[in-house]
Amino acid sequence: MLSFPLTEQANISSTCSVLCANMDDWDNSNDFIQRLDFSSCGEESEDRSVNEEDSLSLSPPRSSEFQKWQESSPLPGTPQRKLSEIFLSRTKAWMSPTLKSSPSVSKSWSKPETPLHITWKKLQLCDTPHTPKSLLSKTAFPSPATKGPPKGFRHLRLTPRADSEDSSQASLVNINPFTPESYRQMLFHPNGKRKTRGELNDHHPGSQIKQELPTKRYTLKASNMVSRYKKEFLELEKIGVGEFGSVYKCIKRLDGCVYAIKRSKRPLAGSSDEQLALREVYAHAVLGHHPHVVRYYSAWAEDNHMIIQNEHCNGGSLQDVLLENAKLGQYFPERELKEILLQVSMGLKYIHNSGLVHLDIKPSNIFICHKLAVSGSAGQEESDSEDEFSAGVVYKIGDLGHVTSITNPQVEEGDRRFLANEILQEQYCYLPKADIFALALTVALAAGAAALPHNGALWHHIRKGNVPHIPQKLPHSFLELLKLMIHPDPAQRPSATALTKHPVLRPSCGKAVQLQEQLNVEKCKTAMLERELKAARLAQTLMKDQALGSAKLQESETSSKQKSKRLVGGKSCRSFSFTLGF
Ligand SMILES: Nc1ncnc2c1ncn2[C@@H]1O[C@H](COP(=O)(O)OP(=O)(O)OP(=O)(O)O)[C@@H](O)[C@H]1O
Ligand SMILES: [Mg+2]
Repeated sequence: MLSFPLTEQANISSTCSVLCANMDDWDNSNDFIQRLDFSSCGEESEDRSVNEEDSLSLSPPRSSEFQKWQESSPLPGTPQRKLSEIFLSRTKAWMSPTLKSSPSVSKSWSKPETPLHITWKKLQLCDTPHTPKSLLSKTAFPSPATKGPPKGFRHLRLTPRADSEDSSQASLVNINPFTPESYRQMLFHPNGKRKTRGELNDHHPGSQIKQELPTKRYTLKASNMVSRYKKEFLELEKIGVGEFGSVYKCIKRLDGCVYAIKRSKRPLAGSSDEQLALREVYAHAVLGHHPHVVRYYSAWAEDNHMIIQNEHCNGGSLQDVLLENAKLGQYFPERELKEILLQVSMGLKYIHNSGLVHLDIKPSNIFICHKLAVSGSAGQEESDSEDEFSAGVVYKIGDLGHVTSITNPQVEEGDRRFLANEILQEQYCYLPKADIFALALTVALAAGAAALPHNGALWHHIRKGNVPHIPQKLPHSFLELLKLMIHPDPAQRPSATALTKHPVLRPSCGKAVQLQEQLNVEKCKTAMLERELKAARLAQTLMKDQALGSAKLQESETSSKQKSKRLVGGKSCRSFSFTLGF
């Protein structure tokens, strides 16, 4: 789905307008610098002659300079929000056929009079045939040859199809190892019903995919197409280089928003890096959206390189800020340190609760977003609902290349400087606590601690539970918390959930927790007293009953004695009366 991140919007609104140009104006804009090239999907030769002026191609601007591209915008002053609205209204209808997998999709193809066609009848987006998403959807959609759009229906294709594309490619779908099995079964079942183990051998497309996976996996090598990156994005600048790849700040030509695009440095097909790259994509795709995890938009293979399109964090990484701080001899103050710890804990809580661990928490993998002031009530609503952080800075966990499953771990050790000892010892029973360990050291660095060792005596000293020296005065409780987070016994370290409620980080929450605890103690006491009271009452009743019982017993004994006496005498009585009777 298209989305419009609020970040960076102010400075790109004019750029955005190039792409958000009112579609009614398109026919008249012959000198529109962003020329789009129409071609149909599957029926090119016949349709090409019909409307030559409809031809649109997302080729790069004539000038590669962003400035010129910006100047050429036909709607330079359009506010971003308005543009988003125009875009949303215009994209809603035509996005759905490519994204929905319901049977209604095929129905909509065969009804040219539906709002889909009225809204944007000239334009139909075709995704690249090589993205995992589109490959997946191909399996769920009828083939264009049988139930495709009517003739003359035009498609905007952002990436040309590979010539070699054939029906067999439709079954090339990766299985995401981080998806729950139950979900996978539902996904591959045409009716959305779960399948039993035996049923998985049925002959429907889903089971075929499942069976063919080991041999027909979608790999990076499978892609050799014209650069989608160049076609779809305008590169603004290189913003970072890491172990795995280079990261570029780009504008997506279609939606006019800024993204961070990460491209692997080395060719990946067949290498161990390929698995790492895929792991990052799998993790992102499964995690979805959380305010404290860098948002993922798309990924694809290009020229044997993995390309990942992520949310652009306008404050760069925490490492970038630490380097700046080091130059200036500054460090984060206590309040900000707590904010980092709290927000990253929230992201970790989300990751851990999803059954995953990050395993590479460190300053260069924590990203910063400065919230831009957005005028109008809609913006206010969003900032209220997202979180309660006052400073307008949001910290997000990124770089999911080392993510693994908690229950079925395939551990690829992260940076040794942040590595917990138990991971080095290959003890994986407390994996989430390794993230907590790394987070404590990350905060220590932000607090001004010197660079961490890769190995040696100091490395071991830290793993014995000693926080590296911090050159600023921090409250004892805070230092104690950091110490607990690097406890040699991982079981002793607090969980991410516990951190999000910790009184040091959330004093108000701490007060509530304290009161709750007091209440629980009192409740316990009351329950105990109630139990004792019940027992006492029971004992009392029993005693009473006993006393009553013995009294009755005595009474009955006495009466029975008397009776027996009377019975003896009775006879005589009776005989007496009997005698009297005669
Ligand atoms: N989403 C983003 N927003 C802004 N800047 C980013 C983003 N992603 C990456 N960067 C920049 O690019 C740098 C490298 O990114 P990233 O961590 O993803 O690459 P990497 O190759 O995995 O690096 P490493 O292995 O060293 O962690 C970051 O330190 C940061 O400066
Ligand atoms: Mg990184």
